[in-house]
Order: sequence, then C-alpha cells, then structure tokens
Amino acid sequence: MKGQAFNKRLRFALQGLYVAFCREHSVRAHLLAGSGVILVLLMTRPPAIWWAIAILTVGVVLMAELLNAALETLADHLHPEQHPEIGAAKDIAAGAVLIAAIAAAMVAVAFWLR
Ligand SMILES: Nc1ncnc2c1ncn2[C@@H]1O[C@H](COP(=O)(O)OP(=O)(O)OP(=O)(O)O)[C@@H](O)[C@H]1O
Repeated sequence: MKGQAFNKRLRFALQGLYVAFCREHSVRAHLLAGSGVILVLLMTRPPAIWWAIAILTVGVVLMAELLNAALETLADHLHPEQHPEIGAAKDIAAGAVLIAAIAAAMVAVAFWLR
C-alpha cells in the first residue's frame, strides 16, 4: 500500500477524519470548540497574527486529539484485554491532549488580555 497517488492518500486522510468525527465524542467537542474560536475571530477581527496563533492552536489541539483517538483505536484492536502498558500508552496520549488544551487555554487568556 506504499506510494499511492496523492488523491488516494487524501481520500484516506478524509476518511480518517470522518471516522474519528463519527466515533469520537471528544473529536466532535474539540471541533465545536474550534468553530467557536473561528466565530470569535470573525466577530472581533483581531490583527492577522492572532488569526495565525488561534488557527495553529486549534490545529494542534485537534491533531493531538486525532492522534490520541488513533492510538486508542489501535491499542483496543491489537490488545482488547487489560494491560498496564496499554493503560500507560493511553494515559501518555491523553497527557498530550491535556498539554495542547492547557496551551490553548493560555492562548485564549493572552487573547483576552491583549
Ligand atoms: N486495555 C487497557 N489496559 C489497561 N488500562 C486501560 C486499558 N484501556 C483503558 N485503560 C485505562 O483507562 C483509561 C481510559 O481508557 P479509554 O480507552 O476509555 O480512554 P478514553 O480517553 O476515556 O476513551 P474515549 O475517547 O473512548 O472516551 C486509559 O487512559 C487507561 O488509564
């Protein structure tokens, strides 16, 4: 399956987004929060740098959430039974989402204090 055409790989990626959106409540929640951020940007019309920071931040949070969902899906499929190392892997991935969310909250505070 290596070396597929670009449009095929794009289709796989879009399919992945669709699957994550349908299956994962937290992906939907973060997508909703991201839409809220875009709405705030449209309403407040800040300088371009804030658009860049906000869009990058939303992207990083969504990316962390998607990678977390991918890891959980893989772990649950390959090892459905309980195992401390599976738990550790899931906790680490959840930690990555938490870091991204804290960074996003700090960006939001900086935006309101600007
Ligand atoms: N197979 C397992 N073995 C050991 N611990 C697990 C296992 N699966 C989950 N855990 C523990 O339970 C926690 C929650 O796991 P779960 O898969 O429900 O993640 P979640 O983030 O709540 O998932 P979801 O996005 O589906 O709500 C993990 O972070 C981990 O600590």
